[in-house]
Amino acid sequence: MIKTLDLGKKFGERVAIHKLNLSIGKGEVFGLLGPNGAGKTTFIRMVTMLAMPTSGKILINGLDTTQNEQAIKQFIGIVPQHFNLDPDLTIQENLDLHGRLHHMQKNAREQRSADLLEYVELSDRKNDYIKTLSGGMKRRLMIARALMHQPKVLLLDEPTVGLDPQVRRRLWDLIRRMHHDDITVIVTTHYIEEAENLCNRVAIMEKGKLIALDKPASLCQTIGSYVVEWEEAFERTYKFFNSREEAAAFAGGLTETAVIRKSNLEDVFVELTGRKVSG
Ligand SMILES: Nc1ncnc2c1ncn2[C@@H]1O[C@H](COP(=O)(O)OP(=O)(O)OP(=O)(O)O)[C@@H](O)[C@H]1O
Repeated sequence: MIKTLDLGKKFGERVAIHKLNLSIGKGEVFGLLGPNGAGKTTFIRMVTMLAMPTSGKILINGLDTTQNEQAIKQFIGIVPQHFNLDPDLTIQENLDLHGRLHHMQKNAREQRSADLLEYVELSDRKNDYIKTLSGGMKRRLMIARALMHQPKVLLLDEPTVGLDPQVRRRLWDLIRRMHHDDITVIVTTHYIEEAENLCNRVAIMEKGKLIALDKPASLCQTIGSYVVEWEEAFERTYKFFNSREEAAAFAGGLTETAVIRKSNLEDVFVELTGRKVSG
């Protein structure tokens, strides 16, 4: 569905994306993970044609983004990092406006917005103005708006920043439903737990480069599926093992109290980069 070929983006001398080669399949929920400045937003901006590559290319459904802007716009939807709903319009009017911008007929707009408001559980608020909504409701509405013209690809840039854990989990459920509906979802996030829970595959980026790409569980296997964690001279220490038995045997030999647990994506990140991703 989406392919990047030696994709690069420079801002002056600063390299934001360096020779990125990715292939994202239809219906896949694909996570882009990385610390501030890794290049996640730049990647999303190029896929949505808000920014142009300085080298390489992006193919969406076989079409080059630099040459087929109008056609591609019809089958991508974007939920940007910052709220950009029209505060002077109601929920319903925000959806309707988006439909009109995509040349949808009145009947189709009415039917689609009714279905989507049901989907994101906002039907009972459809005549409310944006300023009366909570952050989580605004985010759900932005997802509904991005889906109005029935895109095949949905890009979500940090969709759950600033939301409380319950709302975050409801949004995850919504994204899982899209996977079920065969929509390709690309989601950028700082929250490793989010990527681990949601994504079929995860790309870890750092300073514009891809440093790992696989299913979350497979990434964990590469460092060892079990970890022994203990404190030594005020420092948390970690050692990875392929089986619980090996981990338990090692922990048994320690004088300090140790925890044995399954490894997670955060461990992968720290092992690969020697640095933590902040939440
Ligand atoms: N318009 C711009 N002009 C100059 N440099 C830019 C511009 N946009 C991004 N950059 C640089 O490109 C690099 C990647 O930035 P980008 O915003 O894509 O990272 P990110 O992974 O989305 O970070 P964050 O998690 O903070 O949103 C950074 O070094 C950033 O300073």
